[in-house]
Amino acid sequence: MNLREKYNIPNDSIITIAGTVGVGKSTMTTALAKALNFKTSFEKVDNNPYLEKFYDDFERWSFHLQIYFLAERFKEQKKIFEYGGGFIQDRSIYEDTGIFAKMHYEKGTMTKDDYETYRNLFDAMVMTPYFPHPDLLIYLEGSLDDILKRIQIRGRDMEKTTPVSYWEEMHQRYEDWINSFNSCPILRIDIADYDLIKEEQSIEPIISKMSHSIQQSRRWKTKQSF
Ligand SMILES: Nc1ncnc2c1ncn2[C@@H]1O[C@H](COP(=O)(O)OP(=O)(O)O)[C@@H](O)[C@H]1O
Ligand SMILES: Nc1ncnc2c1ncn2[C@H]1C[C@H](O)[C@@H](COP(=O)(O)O)O1
Repeated sequence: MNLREKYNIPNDSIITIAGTVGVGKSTMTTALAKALNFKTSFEKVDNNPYLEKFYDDFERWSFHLQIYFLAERFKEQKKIFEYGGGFIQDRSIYEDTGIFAKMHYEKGTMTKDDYETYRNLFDAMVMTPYFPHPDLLIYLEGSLDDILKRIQIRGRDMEKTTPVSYWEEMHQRYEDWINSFNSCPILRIDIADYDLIKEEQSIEPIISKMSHSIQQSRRWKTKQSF
């Protein structure tokens, strides 16, 4: 019996992994997809035409980058919808607007007009049938120090040379954001409690917790539909 069957995870589930840059979302996405035999949806970092330019000059490129990510996520969302679920998604669409676009607008590196245009487009896209809420959002959290170390180890130059104050601001915003997030069920996981790199089996207790949250959320959805 595989882990998906053992823990009764519905094979049409949509599970999204959220958390700040470098916390371990891609690593978790890969490990969960392998363990559950699910498909993956990754965000577009390699061959992203705006990302490096953005880190060089936030003001000039923040709007372009948000539009690019939104278009990419919309294509991914459509794919997930057309397959009928069974996906682990690296980063939720909620973070684009709730963290990144908002932060750049509030810090003055995105204009009010650009922010409003982006928000209007985002709202229009989210209202389409391609955006079912995920069954579960797994939120990865950890200390700023551990996350900064991971950013350094991963070694993307554009991130390594970005001032620590940027990551600090983002870390705080993530904490505030998750504390008021209510668009779908959440499972919070502390990165100090597992190590998927050294111990592949540490995925199993995470799947067990996921199972509990997904069963609860499905029961709640069924009740609402009566
Ligand atoms: N459980 C872990 N223990 C130690 N290092 C980790 C763990 N998970 C991820 N990493 C490392 O941290 C860095 C960032 O991980 P990644 O999955 O790319 O983060 P994200 O997708 O959230 O930006 C990578 O170098 C990765 O190998
Ligand atoms: N919506 C976004 N705005 C700005 N930057 C973003 C957005 N989504 C992702 N990013 C950046 C942050 C990182 O440098 C890379 C990839 O993110 P990661 O958390 O490492 O998967 O893209």
